[in-house]
Amino acid sequence: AGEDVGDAMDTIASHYKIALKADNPQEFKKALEGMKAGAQEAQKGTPPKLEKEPADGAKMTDFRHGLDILIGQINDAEKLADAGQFEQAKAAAEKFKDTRNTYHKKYK
Ligand code: HEM
Repeated sequence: AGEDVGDAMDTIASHYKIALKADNPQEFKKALEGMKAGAQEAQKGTPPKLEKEPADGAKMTDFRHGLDILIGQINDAEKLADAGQFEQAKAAAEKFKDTRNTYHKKYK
């Protein structure tokens, strides 16, 4: 029901590509905001693999939690960019892949 997780993932992915290539904090932060919006949209949806799971069951709860982890990592990277630590912010953004890979293994 609700949002299409695949569409939300495409939104996350297109902004992530821009974030990783960004050469200034403004462009980087704008892309992170786009990623965050995509993650919030994804949280409103149900992955095809979980369609038979109860909306508040353990798997759906863990799916949404995984997106909260990603949102937290995005916020941390934004804070680094705000603090003038752009290289560290970019390195932090590379680490989003760990979260992606962990949750894709489970639910993609
Ligand atoms: C940097 C982070 C991430 C990126 C770039 C990313 C990217 C993608 C892409 C490109 C797809 C294929 C979309 C399509 O079917 O058109 C996808 C699918 C999916 N992703 Fe992610 N993802 C990320 C993080 C996550 C996280 C944290 C979760 C769960 C907590 C997640 C759950 C899923 C699921 C369930 C699908 C399958 C959707 C479907 O088949 O409709 N992803 N992701």
